[in-house]
Amino acid sequence: MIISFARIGLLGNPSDVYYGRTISLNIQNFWATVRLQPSSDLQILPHPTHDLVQFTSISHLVNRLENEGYYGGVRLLMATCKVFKTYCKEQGIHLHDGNFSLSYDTNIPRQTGLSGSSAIVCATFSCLLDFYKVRDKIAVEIRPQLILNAEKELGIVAGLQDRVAQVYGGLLYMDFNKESMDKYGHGDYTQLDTSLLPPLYLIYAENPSDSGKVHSAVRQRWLDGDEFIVSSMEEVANLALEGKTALLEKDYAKLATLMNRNFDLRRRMFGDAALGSLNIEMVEVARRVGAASKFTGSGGAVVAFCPDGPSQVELLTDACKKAGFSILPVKVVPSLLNEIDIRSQSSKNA
Ligand SMILES: Nc1ncnc2c1ncn2[C@@H]1O[C@H](COP(=O)(O)OP(=O)(O)O)[C@@H](O)[C@H]1O
Ligand SMILES: O=C(O)[C@H]1O[C@H](OP(=O)(O)O)[C@H](O)[C@@H](O)[C@@H]1O
Ligand SMILES: [Mg+2]
Repeated sequence: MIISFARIGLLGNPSDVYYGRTISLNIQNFWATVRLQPSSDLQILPHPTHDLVQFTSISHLVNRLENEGYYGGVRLLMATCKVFKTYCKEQGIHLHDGNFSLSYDTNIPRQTGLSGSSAIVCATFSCLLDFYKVRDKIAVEIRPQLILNAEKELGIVAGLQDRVAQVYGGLLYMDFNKESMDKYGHGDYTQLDTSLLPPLYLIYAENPSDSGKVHSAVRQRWLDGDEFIVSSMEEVANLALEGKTALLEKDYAKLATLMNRNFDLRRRMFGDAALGSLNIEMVEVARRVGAASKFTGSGGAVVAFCPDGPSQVELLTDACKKAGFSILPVKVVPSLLNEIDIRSQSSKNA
């Protein structure tokens, strides 16, 4: 069984979708698991609740579709297999003839910008690497793009930061500059010491939103060369660059300013209707007690930092409880790379 953890976009998201930069961390608070078992036929097993096809009534069915949409994880598992096989074929990587069954589980709050989707894909991808014994043949820096391709295959607009955090683990600075992306097919990824982080808090609510839908209008405007979106996205990318220095210098007042600016820019670009009032309220609850706050992903969860320390954390906890939001101290995942993964890196990054 392979485990893949949720992630928090700390600074710079969503500029990863636009040749920008981000700082992201992989967190132990939530995870998805995928189990691969050798079998005679290739089977993708639906999850008993996430891929529900049996309902108590038609109202139950409608309610479920309204809250969580039509899709569960099965399509993610299938798309991962397709992308994996296609890539191996293109690269001349031999795969043995054995079959397998795949099943998954997840406790990552669904569609809350904690990267529940790519956790499922990432864990599936890792299962396939091990089943076919090709971990040494697919370089670690290429994997996030293949994991992203599985979601692209499904028409989900998404970026690389989730997958990089989930493949590497720990705290990462990522630079998705166009030159590197075009030349190598991946960005420049640097693991940072997780002890540079101050205590962070995760605020979330049961309020699924489809990251693909949230992103599509802004993505189209960016593709059309909309000056406001292009320049705002560059500004968002610069927050990660400044944030890297702030973290290295442990300048947490600066970190707080950058986090707040990140959300303010997102709000201007996406607009309140696309972000959703509950999501905006989560950010504002934190700000009302003086905490810095921003979305972890495209919406549904917020990362908060209390520059004034424990007394402010208490205020934040009370405010969240009153507002009906869950709050947790963030636990960072250490680096996930093993010896084979490290050796698989190309000389550019090694
Ligand atoms: N918890 C989950 N269980 C099953 N499938 C999920 C789950 N979360 C996401 N998915 C699948 O991934 C797709 C994209 O989800 P997305 O909006 O990116 O969520 P997230 O913010 O968690 O990554 C969904 O439409 C669904 O098919
Ligand atoms: O908008 C964002 O910050 C991120 O949105 C997606 O992540 P999700 O967890 O699905 O909300 C996307 O995949 C990321 O690349 C974006 O940075
Ligand atoms: Mg997602």
